[in-house]
Amino acid sequence: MNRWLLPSLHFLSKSQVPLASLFEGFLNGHGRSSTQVKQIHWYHVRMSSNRNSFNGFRTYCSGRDLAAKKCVPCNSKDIRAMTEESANEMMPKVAGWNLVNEDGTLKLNRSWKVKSFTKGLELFQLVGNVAEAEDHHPDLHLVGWNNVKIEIWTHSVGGLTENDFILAAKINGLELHHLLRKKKAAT
Ligand SMILES: C[C@H](O)[C@H](O)[C@H]1CNC2=NC(N)=NC(=O)C2=N1
Repeated sequence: MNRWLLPSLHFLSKSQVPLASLFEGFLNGHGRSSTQVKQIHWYHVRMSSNRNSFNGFRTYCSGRDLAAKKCVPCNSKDIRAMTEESANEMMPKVAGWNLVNEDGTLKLNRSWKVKSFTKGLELFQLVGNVAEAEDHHPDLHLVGWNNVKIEIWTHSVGGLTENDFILAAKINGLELHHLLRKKKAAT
């Protein structure tokens, strides 16, 4: 997200508008009118996950921005588990993932039904490549031959850190459709 564009947007109305889609539409040229963008409240823009703000104007960090980030070493001395409130604030950036509290340990998880056992292993390989590149690893489950579940948390702190959300966002960016069973049409 090019935050230098933001000061050129002068505005405010009293209405609250969904932000990320408008900004993304405007900034990546998908034809949103400048009027729509002018309805954006400066103070409704959420803190980006790198906690930068510009002129009091904060940039919204989408899942795509998160996926572009790099995990930090989990044995770094200043890495801390985040609160459940902070984790909930991050959830909109990792569509499809669930936030769970397992005996006091916060985790992210997501499940898929794959076409076959071998397609499940292929999915694990794609995810594993990302995990190795980030040196941040999920727990992989393949049960009943075609039910995949991935759990992510930072073991070194016994909870969730930004690393977990970065990994989840990167997994969301993988092309997995060819491995997944088609969802049954709602009857
Ligand atoms: C040094 C390196 O950061 C650690 O070994 C990494 C490896 N992958 C990891 N993955 C996860 N999920 N949690 C960790 O604490 C962790 N530690």
